[in-house]
Amino acid sequence: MNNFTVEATELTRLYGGREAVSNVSFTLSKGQVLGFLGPNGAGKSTTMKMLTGNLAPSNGSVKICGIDMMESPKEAKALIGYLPEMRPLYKELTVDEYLTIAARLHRVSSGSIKKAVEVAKERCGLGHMSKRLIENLSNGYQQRVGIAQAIIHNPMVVILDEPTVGLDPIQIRDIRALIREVGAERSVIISTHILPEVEMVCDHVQIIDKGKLVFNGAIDVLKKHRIGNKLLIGMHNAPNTDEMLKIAGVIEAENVSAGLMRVRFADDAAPAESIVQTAVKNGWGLYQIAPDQTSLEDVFVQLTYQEQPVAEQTAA
Ligand SMILES: Nc1ncnc2c1ncn2[C@@H]1O[C@H](COP(=O)(O)OP(=O)(O)OP(=O)(O)O)[C@@H](O)[C@H]1O
Repeated sequence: MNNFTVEATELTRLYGGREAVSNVSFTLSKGQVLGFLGPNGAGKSTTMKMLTGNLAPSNGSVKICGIDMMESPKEAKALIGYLPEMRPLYKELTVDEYLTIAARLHRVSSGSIKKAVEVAKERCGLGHMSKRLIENLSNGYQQRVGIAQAIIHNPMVVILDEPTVGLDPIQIRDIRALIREVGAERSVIISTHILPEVEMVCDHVQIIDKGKLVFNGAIDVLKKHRIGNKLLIGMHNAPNTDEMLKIAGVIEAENVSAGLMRVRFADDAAPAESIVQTAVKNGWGLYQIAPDQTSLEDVFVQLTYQEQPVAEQTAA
């Protein structure tokens, strides 16, 4: 018996003979927040629907806390809270009425419903909105109601499709804090297009492209891709790139703009000190030397451009 909260094994979904999701496998444990990234149409929503038992896979299986979704859907679904891309809100109800129905649907025992509604409202910052009609709430507050219904039964796995879309910066901060809080004791999967969000709230990342996982690993591994091995060097009397290439460890040098050079160094090299010494010795007028971070967007583009899927990667 393992401790996985989610086990997806070789999940595949065909639409009209075309694979929208192809052979996706991964596991999630208690205390993990997984960010699910991918371009439009990559297969994120399709995967989430299979994980939550809302769509049958053409092949493969899903287990939630060891319970097979196909064999025991009721039991497996009871362990999941789900906020789909399109929020399933009954706008003519008040927040309290809606959350009470959500608690019943999630089989919270009748004696515990009141308390469950209070706790979910409290966690989502909805305490002062109890009697408001959902249709009169702002987009951000409606999103909070959507998240409240997903956590009302205190599920082991919370799956949120684009949870911060349409929220203002303060609401985004609050919702991210809530995701981290829930993720500390449960498992959370969020899909998002917002790359920095993944760095802020997730400890694990998956990138899906054309239905295939192209990255599956710890956030540290993604950050490593990001920081890379480049330096940006500003000099008042910049030499030509050949001079820079003479420094041990430097394997590439390019002029970015007047006086600004980008150098790439070998994985096992740390040439910054030699560059500073050489610059001083030769009077290059060094005024800046700093790591050159690849933007997360660039990392994402690089990864989704790869031809072959990458196997599970772990932090070194
Ligand atoms: N019901 C359907 N019938 C046919 N094709 C579908 C259906 N649902 C999704 N697809 C196709 O499957 C692929 C994956 O779609 P999916 O909605 O899972 O992507 P996504 O990553 O969630 O995209 P987005 O970020 O735009 O929501 C797309 O090519 C889409 O057109």
